[in-house]
This record gives sequence, structure tokens and C-alpha cells, in this order.
Amino acid sequence: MPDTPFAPVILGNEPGSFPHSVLAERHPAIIRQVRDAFPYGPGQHRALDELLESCTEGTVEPLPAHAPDRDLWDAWGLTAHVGRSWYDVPWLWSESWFYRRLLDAVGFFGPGAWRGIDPFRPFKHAELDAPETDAELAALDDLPGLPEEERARALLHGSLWGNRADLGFRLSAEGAEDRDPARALVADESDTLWSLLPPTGAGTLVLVADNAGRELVPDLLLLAHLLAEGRAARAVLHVKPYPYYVSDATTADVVDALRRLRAASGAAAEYGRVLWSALADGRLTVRVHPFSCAPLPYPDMPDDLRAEFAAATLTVFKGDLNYRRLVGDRLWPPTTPFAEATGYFPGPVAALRTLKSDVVTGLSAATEAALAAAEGRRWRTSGTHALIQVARPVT
Ligand SMILES: O=P(O)(O)OC[C@H]1O[C@](O)(CO)[C@@H](O)[C@@H]1O
Repeated sequence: MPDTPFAPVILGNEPGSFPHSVLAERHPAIIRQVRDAFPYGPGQHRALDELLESCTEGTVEPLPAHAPDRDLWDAWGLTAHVGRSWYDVPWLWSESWFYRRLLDAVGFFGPGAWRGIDPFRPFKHAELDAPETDAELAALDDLPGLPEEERARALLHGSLWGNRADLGFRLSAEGAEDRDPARALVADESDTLWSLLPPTGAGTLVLVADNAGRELVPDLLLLAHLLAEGRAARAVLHVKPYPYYVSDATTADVVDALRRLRAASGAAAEYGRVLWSALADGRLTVRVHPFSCAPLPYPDMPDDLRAEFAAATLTVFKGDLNYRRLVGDRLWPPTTPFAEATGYFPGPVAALRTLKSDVVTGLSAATEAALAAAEGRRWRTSGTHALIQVARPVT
């Protein structure tokens, strides 16, 4: 990471700012939604009440002594943050902490009957079962007649714009889904991306996934294409070890998405078969790593993960949160080169992301000026703009 006095770490303590609204409004809304969606018992309701109070007015508290990941969280900064307001610690940290505490409140990590029950499962299922998903799968039937480059481009864009399908985002950005998005790419380095994945590819593509459902399905379709067309010999799909940021994909969500594809007809089912057999013969692997739910940026990643990324032909980070973690959750001047912000990364890296937070790098001065003139700051958080950025380590 370069020295960054000009790029302060984002906190949530400025009323009126986007991060503040997430802590003050979105988190309470998520607690309400989860509470309404499950027939929880009194203990869970009490714990949710306590969480609501803690996250809006309280301070960060230690994890109970028996928590299996207490050491991990201490290493991730918990000890240093205990006693501080949720608003005054790095926003990235507070958000992760919220999901960790929410899972505690509903008994996800406990020994009881609710252990392992994903509190976001009904929302994820509703999305996977939605008619929009049917329409997106049916549209795949138009692809087989097209040249490979066009199919590849369509699937890349499907995966990119699939990142708009973020349930946490929709819970509070009422109507965001209905607005006609400008659909503008503020940076498009897809030529470099394709140059790293030639049709003779013998390497491994790592995709660090973001949301389940209508984002994960197109991510899987892209992987199926890259494997079937020989642009990657192997692929590794990183998903979250536990439910996170409402809609982030876990292994269970991968299974649901694959079953959805397999149960579809036409081209969708064929993609499902490609993926199913790639999993069976080991060309496609699903990975969960604890650091995927860490409240820290990727420069702090552990050595085993660094080695894995270093060995990949290309690592693709999906979505807004992963972007924040990849470049650092800081108010970068938007013209800071993406390659500079990711200079620590041990291999070629790409970001596919719709813009849903203030963090951005790699824009030209002209692009930034045009966006600011047209939209003020809204373009940074509205989810109506996207980017494809790529960086390679300097050899
Ligand atoms: O699903 P994505 O694209 O990672 O987006 C999740 C997003 O939710 C927010 O954290 C707010 O909760 C965004 O700012 C953010 O990064």
C-alpha cells in the first residue's frame, strides 16, 4: 500500500454521509427484516433488541469467551475497538462486526437448533425463484449462435451487472431496481482482462464471489464459459464461510444456484451440466476462507491466501465490498491509478463492480469531472455505474 495521507480511511461518523446512513438506517432495517422473516423465540428477539441498541447507540463489545473465532477477531482489531462507538471505528470494520453480531443474535454459531440457519435465506430464495431469474436464464438461449468473443463479452457483462442484484442494497435503496440505470461503465479495461484469458489458457482463474442469486448465477455462467472454451484450465470460486452482508454467497447458495441451472431448460441447463461436471472432475473448486469475512482490506491478507492469489493466472474480485477491500476502504482521489492502489497484490487482478460506495480509483480526470457535473456525488453510490479494472504486478 502506498503511503496515503491524502486518502483517509472511511468512518461512519459523519451524519448525512452514505456510511453513516448504513449504520444508522440500513442496519436497523436489516434487523427488522430478519426478525419478520423467521419465527424466532424470545431469546433471539431479546438478542436482536440488544444488537439494535448496541449498533445504533452503543459501543463495540468483546465476543464471549467461548466464541470459536474470538482469537481471529482479536487479531482483526476487536481488542483495539472495544469500548468505541460503532460510528468511530473504520466503517468497513463496523459493517463486518454487525453481520458477525447478527449471526450471534439468531443463534447461527450457537449449539442449539438454530445453528447454521442462514437468516437471509428467505430473501435469497425469493430472488432465485423470481420470474426475473427465469427471464435471465431464458435469454441464454440467444447465445449459442454467436461468435465466442461475443458470448464471452455478454457473459462478462452479465456477471458485472449482476452485481446490482444486492439484497442489502435494495432493502434501503427503495426503487433502485426500477430506476433506468445509465448503465455507464466509468472504466472499461476488458481488453486487458481478455488478454489474460486467451482461448489457449492453461492457468487457474480465481473468482472471489460477491452476492448469491442473480449475481452468482451469471458468475457461474461466466466460469462455465471460460472453462468450456479453454480460456481457463481450472477455476476456483471463493465464497463466504458464513452469511454476510445479507446476500453474499455461501456454499449453500452455490448449490442452490447450480440446482436452479440444472432444473432449467435450454442453454441454461447446458451451462449447469458443464459446471456440475467441472466440479466432479476438479476443474472447478469452491473455497471458503475465513479472511473472506474479515473486516480488513486485502493488503492484510494471510500468507496462504496471498500464495493462492500469487499462483493464479488472474484473480477477479466481484462487487462493491470486495472492491473496497481490494483497494482499501479509503476516500481515494478517483484518479489514483487502480494499479497503484492494488500494487501490493501478488498477481494479476481484476475488479468487476457496480459503484455502491464512495470508494473509487482509476478514473480519468475527464470521466470524474463529467460524472460530478451530471450527478454530484450520487454516481458513487447509486449502483447505476460500473467498472472493469485490471492490474498486473510490475515484474
Ligand atoms: O454486494 P456488494 O456489491 O458488495 O455491495 C455491498 C455494499 O453494501 C454496502 O456495504 C452498504 O451496506 C456498500 O457500500 C457495499 O459495499
